[in-house]
Amino acid sequence: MEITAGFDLVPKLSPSSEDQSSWNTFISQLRSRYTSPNPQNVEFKENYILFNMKHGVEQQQPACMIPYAGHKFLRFSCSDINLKNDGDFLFVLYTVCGIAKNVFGKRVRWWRDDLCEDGEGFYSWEEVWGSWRCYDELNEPDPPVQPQVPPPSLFEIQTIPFKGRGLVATAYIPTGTRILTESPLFTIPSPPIPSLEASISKTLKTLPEEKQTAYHSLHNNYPPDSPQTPVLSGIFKTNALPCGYNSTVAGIYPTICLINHSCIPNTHHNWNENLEQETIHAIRPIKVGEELTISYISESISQPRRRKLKECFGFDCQCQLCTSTPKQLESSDERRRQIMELDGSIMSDAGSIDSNPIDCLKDCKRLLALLKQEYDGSAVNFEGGVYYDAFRVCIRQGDQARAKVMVGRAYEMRVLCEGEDSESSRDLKRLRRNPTVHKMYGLSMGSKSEVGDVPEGLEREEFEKWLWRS
Ligand SMILES: C[S@@+](CC[C@H](N)C(=O)[O-])C[C@H]1O[C@@H](n2cnc3c(N)ncnc32)[C@H](O)[C@@H]1O
Repeated sequence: MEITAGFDLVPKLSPSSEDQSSWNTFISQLRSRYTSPNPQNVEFKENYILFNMKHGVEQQQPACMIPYAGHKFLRFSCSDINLKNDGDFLFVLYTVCGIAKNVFGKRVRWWRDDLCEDGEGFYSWEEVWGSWRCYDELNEPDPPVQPQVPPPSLFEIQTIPFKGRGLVATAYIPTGTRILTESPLFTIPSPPIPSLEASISKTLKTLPEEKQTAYHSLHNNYPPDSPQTPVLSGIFKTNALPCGYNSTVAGIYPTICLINHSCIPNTHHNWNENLEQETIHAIRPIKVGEELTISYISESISQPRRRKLKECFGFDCQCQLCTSTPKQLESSDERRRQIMELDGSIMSDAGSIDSNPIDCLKDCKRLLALLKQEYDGSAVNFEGGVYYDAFRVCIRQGDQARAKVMVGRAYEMRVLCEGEDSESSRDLKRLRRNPTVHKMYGLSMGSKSEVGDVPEGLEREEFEKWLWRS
């Protein structure tokens, strides 16, 4: 059996002197490891180190190179490794990867194409070939380090009636725009630990003064003399956002924590593991002067939702939905009741998707229609999840054609909410490339089709009929 394996560096290095200095450490450790005697036949060329193993077949270039300019590097890999005969190549890959891990820690992502979990690495081969090509620009000086000019801001801080400060759009923001990325001032385990106050105090002392000031400038929704919730804990509880879905760690951000809640938000917040930053994306077009909002809680009907916001966050929600007329609120509650019911039935169907795939797909279609009505076009996050459920129904049946379309839509929606560089966008992209790598592929083969069976040239309506047919 022949495999391709290697490692990617995520995120890639910038041309900054700090990043290049870490890269120089890596290069000098490689030099010490691979100077003569040199059993692996490693050559130190003018601009890169060449490991004479195998050659990248597709682009006719040696794949196993490490450039001296760190910002050019995306991947070190070797293709067509015969597991029986090419043990030496694999050993070199492991060794170089181990040295890289010493310097760059979890930025280094090891992968093997025969193992589904880590698939074919983080970057696409097009991106990687592009990076390899620029190793050959031998005597070209490195690009000058650009001063960090922040892009023009898409928002400003304003006072919002009944909500304190908030962020307001200063330009038209199209759907999918990455409005903001921000590193946490600090992170702390969540739910809060008993010694929260002491723990925050200790953490703050390790931070530079401007970060401490930024923390103290955040809103505290608890009375400042509250014995149960002293000031530092009050600020934390008012502002902390979990670092990822179901994460036990929460972060505090100087700007993102100024974004108010809405039960129909126009942006999506996400912890991007690769950037180690929180991102904010527009999930519908946002007009100049509109407030940017996120959702602090998972969706539900008005009464429990408002109770939860009051109990957990201490405020009476003044969002567009909560301040709408009783009639509008009632209609919204009715739709949300149906949404939760359908969602629950699809989820509980997970074990029996196989026994009732037709009903499951019908539920998905109905759920998409309800989400459109309720969220006024800003439900891409939920819709993406529904398309992913529909994908699982199809791929379980061996129906690759419909599965590919479903996962393609799930991917596009995830990119709108999180960008291409989020972990789940990458996972979905991999599934879109080859739906059969999903662990549920073909568990029943009740509706087998090939990827090439996706019909071409159909009008939108006809295509949807094909996609959702029973
Ligand atoms: C994370 S802070 C948001 C920024 C805050 N408005 C400020 O002035 O710094 C959360 C606090 O903002 C206010 N807030 C956020 N969303 C709100 C909403 N939908 N209705 C009323 N108040 C809200 C509440 O006081 C809440 O405790």
